[in-house]
Amino acid sequence: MTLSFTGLGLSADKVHHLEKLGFREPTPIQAQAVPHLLSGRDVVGQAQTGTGKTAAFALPLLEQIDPRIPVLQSLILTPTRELAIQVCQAMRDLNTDRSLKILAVYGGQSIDQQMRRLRRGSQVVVGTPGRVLDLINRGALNLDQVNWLVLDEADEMLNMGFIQDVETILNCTPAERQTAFFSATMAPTIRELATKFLRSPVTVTVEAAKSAPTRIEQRVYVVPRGWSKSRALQPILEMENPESALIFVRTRRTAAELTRQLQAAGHSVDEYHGDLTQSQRERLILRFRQQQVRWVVATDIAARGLDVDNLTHVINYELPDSVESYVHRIGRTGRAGKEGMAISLVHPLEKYKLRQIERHIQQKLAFAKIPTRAEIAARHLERLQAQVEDAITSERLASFLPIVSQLTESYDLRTIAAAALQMAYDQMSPSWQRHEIHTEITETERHGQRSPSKQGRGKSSSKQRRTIQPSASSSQD
Ligand SMILES: Nc1ncnc2c1ncn2[C@@H]1O[C@H](COP(=O)(O)OP(=O)(O)OP(=O)(O)O)[C@@H](O)[C@H]1O
Ligand SMILES: [Mg+2]
Repeated sequence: MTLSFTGLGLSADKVHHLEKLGFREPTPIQAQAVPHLLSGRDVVGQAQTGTGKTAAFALPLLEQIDPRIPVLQSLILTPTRELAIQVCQAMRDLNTDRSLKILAVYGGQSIDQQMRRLRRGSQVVVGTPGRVLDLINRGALNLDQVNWLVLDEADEMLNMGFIQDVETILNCTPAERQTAFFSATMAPTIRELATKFLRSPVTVTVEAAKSAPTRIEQRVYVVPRGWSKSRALQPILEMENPESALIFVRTRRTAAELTRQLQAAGHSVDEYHGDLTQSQRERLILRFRQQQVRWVVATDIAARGLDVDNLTHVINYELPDSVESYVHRIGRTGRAGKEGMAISLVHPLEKYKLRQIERHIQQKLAFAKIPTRAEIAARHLERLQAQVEDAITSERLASFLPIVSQLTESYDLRTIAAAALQMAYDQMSPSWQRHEIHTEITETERHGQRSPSKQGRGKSSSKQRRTIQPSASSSQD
């Protein structure tokens, strides 16, 4: 396998630019797919989430486009709007030719504005199928000269609902175009579609073992019988204290409800789903990327492709409908060689779904116990101690010494230190303090056994299950 970008056939210019972006060597999917794409072959590329599939198709594509010709030469289709924006941005970052125009087109944004921009002559368009079709029908997008077509998240794009739009779009492009499908998951049915849309494609599959599957620690918490998931989530969040987390739910309503509960408990969290306006969606993703909001409660519209730097945790508050979706959801963390934690909350009756997931990912999932109050308190103290040790070596410490001197006139040093720690401790866990009673877990509850203090637990458990709605269709365009 080639281990340098130069060896893959990319120009020296591009390689230098990649180094500046921190791309020192190609990832396995890039090493394997780029040479085929540069040689003009159609490619079906499958590699784990977060392993650089975007650059695997973007780099050879950018290398081959002629920036001097002001007509559309390349079209990339993505299943969601945010992914169109993200892939467009990634391509702009990878691009070295200023005269090349790369444009994202997607629903929820003014079509007139997109038409005006298209008139200025974009050579690369990244878009969602609905909006692309709309623009074709309005005569604003002409695909006659498209010689590069990529389906990112190909299996999702070819799912029911998308397939017809995608076929119509493909029929508007020249038959001799070069086509590539990329995704972390490729259901067997994709082969049939590849036969239909691609010309003798090369299949590039990066084996799981080669792309570090252990980057993501997967953990399952079984919600004790009679407990609601939100009650079980609270101690887990307190224990984990995620830097940044995507919490997946199945419906927009649950997203809104859970967000409200977590906000009420004092957490920095917001909701993300198809009921928001496009500008609300974009603003939230931006705030999340800039770490202005720590946690996002999202439906599956955030499951695919989204690349948020340093996302430490993915939490499946509710399991997804499909095993593929599980793979994509947890793949929002542990990207570009980093580590991540994926947590799933399940009711005892959902355990069969876990077995399906385990079979699919060929891995056993580890079960963990919901942390007790004592364990959470111990974790808080550990964090506090680490923070104190950091503060001792910080420069700002000196400005507090006069206060200490004053206080020592009346109290001894140990008392002053303990009081300061108590104040810091109280500040660090305001939500936990307030929700102390709810997070209290007895040993009996932990093992899901009957507790006389809980009323009608059997009933409330089935009630909880009934409130889980069938997956709301996500609005894509
Ligand atoms: N060769 C490389 N060296 C360093 N970082 C890279 C390299 N290639 C890609 N990356 C970075 O890795 C991250 C993940 O890349 P990308 O989003 O393309 O993953 P993906 O395989 O498409 O994942 P998903 O299946 O979730 O869509 C990005 O932030 C990207 O900038
Ligand atoms: Mg991707």
